[in-house]
Amino acid sequence: MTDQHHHDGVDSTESAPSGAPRLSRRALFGGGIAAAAAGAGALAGIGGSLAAQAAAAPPADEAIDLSDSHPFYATAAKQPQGGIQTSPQRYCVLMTFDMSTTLTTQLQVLLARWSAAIAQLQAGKTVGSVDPKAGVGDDTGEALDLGPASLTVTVGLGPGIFDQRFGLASKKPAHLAQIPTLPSDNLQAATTGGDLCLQACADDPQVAYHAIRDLARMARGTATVRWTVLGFGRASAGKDQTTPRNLMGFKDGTRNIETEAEFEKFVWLGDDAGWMAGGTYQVVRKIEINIEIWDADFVGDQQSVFGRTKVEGAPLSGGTEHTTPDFHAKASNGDTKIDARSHIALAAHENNGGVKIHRRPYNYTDGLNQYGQLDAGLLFTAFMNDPEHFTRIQTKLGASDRLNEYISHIGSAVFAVPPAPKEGQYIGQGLFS
Ligand SMILES: C=CC1=C(C)c2cc3[nH]c(cc4nc(cc5[nH]c(cc1n2)c(C)c5CCC(=O)O)C(CCC(=O)O)=C4C)c(C)c3C=C
Ligand SMILES: [Fe+2]
Repeated sequence: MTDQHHHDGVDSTESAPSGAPRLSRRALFGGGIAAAAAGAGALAGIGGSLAAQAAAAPPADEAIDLSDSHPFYATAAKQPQGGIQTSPQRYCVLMTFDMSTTLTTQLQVLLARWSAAIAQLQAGKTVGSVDPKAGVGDDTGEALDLGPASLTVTVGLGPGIFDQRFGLASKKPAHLAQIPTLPSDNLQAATTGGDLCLQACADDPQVAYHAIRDLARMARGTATVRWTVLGFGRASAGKDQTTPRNLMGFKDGTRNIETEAEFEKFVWLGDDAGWMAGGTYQVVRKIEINIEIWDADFVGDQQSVFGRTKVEGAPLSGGTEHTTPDFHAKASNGDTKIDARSHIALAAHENNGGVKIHRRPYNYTDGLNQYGQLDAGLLFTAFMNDPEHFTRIQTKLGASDRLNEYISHIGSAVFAVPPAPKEGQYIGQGLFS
């Protein structure tokens, strides 16, 4: 953020395109009624409307069909679970759990029961009956009339599953380890860690919530809830999706892993991973965004923080949204057109030894914080074949990213995500054989 945003009221040195005096945000939104009235009057004089940027019609790929469903069971060995390469649905509920038992068989039974239940839920069915004669319902019922809504539930196993408690240390996935404390971390115990993770994504928020609620009920006596986040508005794009925007107003997901070849190279685990072949690792970060402070910054400065334009999403080195950024291109003053401390310059694979991760984040809001400010941010989730790739990128971002002035990493967790089971089997079954 620069000190540019300290201007007051009408800025007499700049003109709107029509030649009328240009009004700063403070005059319109923060400078009192008189200034705002003067602003409104001036704008009325130049066209009578505050709507400078036309709202585009939603892209065709935004049309959703709530009767769509994703199969849960694999039809071949080493097939990944849903919710990773799956085109991001509109909503996501993520919940992590701590094991409350040391009985390995109970872990096994929970994974088996979850698998059978997720297969039902993804098909748009209930988990067991909702029957007045049967007493307490197996299913909680709130998704009875809603359809599958493209639900996927992705199950992850945290490092704790492989500690001394369950006798599974010899089966520990090679790269599964707690993420070390990284620069700028502000992690809170209440939003960090977990032995198990469920990520439910769907095009209807109630379908995603219902899945997590039913599955959490099934865990009672075996695992307790550790933390949860409700995500909305996907902040990444799948193969045929238009790039969406995050809460900072920027297109997010432009340069994400997309092709099969990239998934093979950077996401899926190969045969050498044994029972995890076809699986991957998931890193989750809960990242708070100081939205009010961000909103007070000049758009030009916001652009240089990310290294991209706000409306088009083009790299500041030129071109359009999908033009490859040129991190060496210089402006006439000799500075690189993309700031070396911008988010994309620090995160790009060109500047991180070639590593890429598959990002699949969602926006979240927790209402208001204790100061009455918007409590919101990014539920950052990413999939990769080695969590060290995340650590490598975040070590640089945490140390130098200009975005750090506006964000704070308050939660963190890492999970091994086994491949999808074949029908009749369950997630993580290879662990117990
Ligand atoms: C450690 C990994 C990353 C974290 C944490 C992260 C947080 C974060 N990102 C945005 C918004 C954007 N990120 C963009 C690009 C981008 N981000 C990462 C990694 C992390 N981001 C990567 C690898 C990249 C791609 C860089 C490149 O190759 O150019 C963008 C630009 C558009 C895009 O390509 O997706 C935006 C916007 C926020 C708001 C955020 C935390 C709150
Ligand atoms: Fe990013």
